Amino acid sequence: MSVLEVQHVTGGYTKKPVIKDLSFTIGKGELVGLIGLNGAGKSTTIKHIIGTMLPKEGDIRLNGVTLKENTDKYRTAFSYIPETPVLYDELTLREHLALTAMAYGIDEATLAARSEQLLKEFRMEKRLNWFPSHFSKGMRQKVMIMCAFLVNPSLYIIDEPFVGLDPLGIQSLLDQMDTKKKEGASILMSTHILSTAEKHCDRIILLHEGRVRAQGTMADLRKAFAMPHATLDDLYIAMTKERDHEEHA
Ligand SMILES: Nc1ncnc2c1ncn2[C@@H]1O[C@H](COP(=O)(O)OP(=O)(O)OP(=O)(O)O)[C@@H](O)[C@H]1O
Repeated sequence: MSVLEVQHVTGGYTKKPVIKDLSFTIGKGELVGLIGLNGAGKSTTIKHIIGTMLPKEGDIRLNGVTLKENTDKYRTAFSYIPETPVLYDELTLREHLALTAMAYGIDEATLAARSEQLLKEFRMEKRLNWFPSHFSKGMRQKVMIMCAFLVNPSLYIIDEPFVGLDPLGIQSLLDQMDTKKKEGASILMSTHILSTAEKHCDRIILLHEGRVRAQGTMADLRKAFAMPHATLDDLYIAMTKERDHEEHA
């Protein structure tokens, strides 16, 4: 059974749909990249999956249930790392981790063990008592990343994680993702850093004006575009030209 099933989902902010008849799945232990131009609908897709927007048509199942069928099961099955960090100004890093643990029912001993490992990995051990106002942009992002990885969910949803992190931070994040994947977790990641997506994703979903233009492994995508030696950058540019061509036709 797939961990995440998005079936014929249409949705948007007004009557005019932004995502149209989206269907894709993510299996256990898979890292799937959500790729598309600015405004293609990546963040809107993610908002539907995390439940801040509800589909106008279709449904989304996480571990077999929709948000409506079993809100608690659905909500605790994923953790989400937003593109822009959302932190509590009045809570320290330590308190952010503790609050996350509380929300997901993680006991003290597990919290302590996982925090220690994550703080070391992201080189934040000395900042446990700091408040967000003293953090740099990358550090704020690391707080969100650590909170997400603390939870050990079935699915990680990560919106454009690489912008703003230094190269060591990026490597730590990729290492964490790899470890979690090996433990059986699934990951949906949106990014514009195509070389990283090509290198690390098991499958790619190419979004084009709110629709899935193509999806699959790099081999599948090369086949779909009839470009046997293409990189993901090449395929992406081909998709853009396709659109320009259609617009001028
Ligand atoms: N809050 C909103 N209200 C109305 N329309 C919105 C809102 N947020 C996004 N949109 C519209 O929905 C469409 C898809 O936007 P979305 O943010 O999902 O794109 P994206 O693929 O994540 O883009 P980017 O790469 O720039 O982050 C765009 O046309 C955008 O104008």
